[in-house]
Amino acid sequence: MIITIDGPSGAGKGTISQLLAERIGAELLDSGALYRLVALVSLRRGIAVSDIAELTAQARKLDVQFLAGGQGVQVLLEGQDVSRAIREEQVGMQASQVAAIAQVREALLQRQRDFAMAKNLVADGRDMGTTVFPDADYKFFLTASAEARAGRRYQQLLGRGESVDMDALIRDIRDRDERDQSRSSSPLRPANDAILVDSTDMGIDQVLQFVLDRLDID
Ligand SMILES: Nc1ncnc2c1ncn2[C@@H]1O[C@H](COP(=O)(O)OP(=O)(O)OP(=O)(O)O)[C@@H](O)[C@H]1O
Ligand SMILES: Nc1ccn([C@@H]2O[C@H](COP(=O)(O)O)[C@@H](O)[C@H]2O)c(=O)n1
Repeated sequence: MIITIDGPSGAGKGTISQLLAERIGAELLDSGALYRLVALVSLRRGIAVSDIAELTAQARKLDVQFLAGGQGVQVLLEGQDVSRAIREEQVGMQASQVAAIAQVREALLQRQRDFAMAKNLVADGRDMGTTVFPDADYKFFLTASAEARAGRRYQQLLGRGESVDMDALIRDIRDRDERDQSRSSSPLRPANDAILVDSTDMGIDQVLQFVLDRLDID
């Protein structure tokens, strides 16, 4: 069984996907982490976003491991733990630029589809239901207002002890939405057969229950 959860930044996809995967005993694909890894490599090695050939080569040969553990999934790049580094705001912004390159998306496609070897899979991203797993059993499109999403991100960053500026967060979220929705290759949009969930006024437990209620499982 494949369940896809797509939607814009900060909508709660990662949180719901992880809880759902734990609840139903499924593997988790955090596809955003792959784009973040390519972004991290590009920032660390000084590869410009305009250098499509080099970024595509890096995406193709990414040496990544996802290790499931008690505190979520640990992400290793060439054996080094980069779980925190890839979550930085700067890396997220770079990821949304890298993700607009069709060749980079193509280079990461099979790697994502390989996750379907698992008996059950929850796949979190922007194009899981439209491009990567168009035949998924269940598709959800999770969204919330930009203000609600920025507010959640604000709390998340404060919790990590990072300094935050709410206006800058709203701007970043809108920029990222715009870039994700307007790119020509696999733009962010709900699949025709996706179930829409607007979580602006819903708590995490409510969203999880909404999703669980729509699955035909014991
Ligand atoms: N329904 C909700 N109500 C309140 N807070 C939420 C809700 N869903 C998620 N959050 C919180 O919002 C923050 C962002 O959630 P999360 O990282 O899951 O979003 P995301 O859609 O995966 O974002 P991104 O695509 O940028 O990785 C987290 O701190 C999470 O705990
Ligand atoms: N399937 C996907 C997943 C992610 N992206 C892009 O990567 C950026 C980072 O993703 P997060 O979910 O970890 O925030 C995101 O802003 C997207 O631009 C994508 O294009 N497709």
